[in-house]
Amino acid sequence: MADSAQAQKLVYLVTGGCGFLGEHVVRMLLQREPRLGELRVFDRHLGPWLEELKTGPVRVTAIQGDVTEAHEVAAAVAGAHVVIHTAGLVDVFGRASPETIHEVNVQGTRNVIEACVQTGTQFLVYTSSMEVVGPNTKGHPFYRGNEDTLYEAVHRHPYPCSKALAERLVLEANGREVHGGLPLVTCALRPTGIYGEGHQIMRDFYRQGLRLGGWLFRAIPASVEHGRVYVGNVAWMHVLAARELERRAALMGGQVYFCYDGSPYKSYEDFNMEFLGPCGLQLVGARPLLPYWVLVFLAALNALLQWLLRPLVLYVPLLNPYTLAVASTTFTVSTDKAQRHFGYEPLFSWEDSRTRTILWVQAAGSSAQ
Ligand SMILES: NC(=O)C1=CN([C@@H]2O[C@H](COP(=O)(O)OP(=O)(O)OC[C@H]3O[C@@H](n4cnc5c(N)ncnc54)[C@H](O)[C@@H]3O)[C@@H](O)[C@H]2O)C=CC1
Ligand SMILES: C[C@H](CCCC(C)(C)O)[C@H]1CC[C@H]2[C@@H]3[C@H](O)CC4=CC(=O)CC[C@]4(C)[C@H]3CC[C@]12C
Repeated sequence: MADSAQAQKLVYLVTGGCGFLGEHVVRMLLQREPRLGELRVFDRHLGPWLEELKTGPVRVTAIQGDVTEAHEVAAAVAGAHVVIHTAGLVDVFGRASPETIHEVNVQGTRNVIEACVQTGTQFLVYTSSMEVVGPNTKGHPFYRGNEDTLYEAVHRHPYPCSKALAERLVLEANGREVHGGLPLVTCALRPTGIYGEGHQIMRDFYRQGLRLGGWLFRAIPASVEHGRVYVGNVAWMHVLAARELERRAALMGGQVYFCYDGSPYKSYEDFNMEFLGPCGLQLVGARPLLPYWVLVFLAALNALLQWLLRPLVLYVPLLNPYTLAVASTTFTVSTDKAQRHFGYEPLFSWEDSRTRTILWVQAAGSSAQ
């Protein structure tokens, strides 16, 4: 990636490239990265949509693999200039065991770092999460915070614990010498709750609302603000960070950036209604219909049932003590660090993000996908 080789075409690897965010990163790279020569898409489950991308001018290589298998990761990374590591096990519902979450999110990330070091790949962008910071177990609000805001980040749940450990590995790896003698340059991007085309929880809420005759029932007070960011802007931020890591290595190396855009600050449910409302659903109640202690009780009951039923059946309700804590604790970011460090501006306005999401919810809700 030297200046003398302006015309050099670059090889990018996207791990988790067939996931919700990963697919947007892959498509964004193809649309917006002029130096892209080859795009490797690494995922445990490859999407059929990749086939259509193979007919374009950029070579797209689909690699079915597991980030927990060091040799598979090393083979995929070899010869890549840049790695965008978004693969992860996103599970706050108790589907997977804590050990599996740790294995994929922490050991998987370790494997990616080691592969970069062994094969000489110099640039690594990691998809971290707001969950690395909070909400913490004490339910402290994080109100319009930025990357420097002091906050007591204390976690017990396996998902935020694993993301925090993995992020630390990535940041500590910055500056390590890779094969060939150059330094590894890393950074971590921390999205808040991502929404947009492909957001399965949004689709599930829509279908649930349709089943209930068009009604959803407020569970969380409207005053609790929850940070949200549009998937297209998160993808754009990854592409831009990956592009600028070389030129601004000294500034960006070892840094974390919250992902942000112009999406409004609202409660989780009121925000969802920005899309579900135009699709015909209504949120019942200006205040939560059930007192908070009832929700706490139901969440605990769900956790108990999940544990009791585990030998027989996997019971995975949306409501559990952790999701209730996240949904009912204010967590919003207000920062311009990505703009200052690498010139990030959201690619999609709030109006565009909203329209695109509504169109997707309408299509996804009525189809059987
Ligand atoms: N969805 C959200 O609101 C947020 C997500 N994130 C992070 O963004 C990243 C992407 O998340 P989503 O797209 O929402 O999740 P997703 O589940 O849609 O995508 C994750 C992808 O990783 C792949 N994957 C999982 N385990 C793998 C393994 N062992 N080897 C190879 N590939 C594997 C999956 O097959 C999937 O395609 C994750 O690292 C997550 O922690 C961060 C903040 C918010
Ligand atoms: C499922 C929750 C909403 C249901 C609450 C109920 C049952 C009371 O109506 C979701 C509320 C907040 C979500 C999380 C948040 O957006 C932050 C996240 C970041 C990540 O890195 C992964 C996903 C998630 C943990 C996200 C998961 C769903 C919620 C808990």
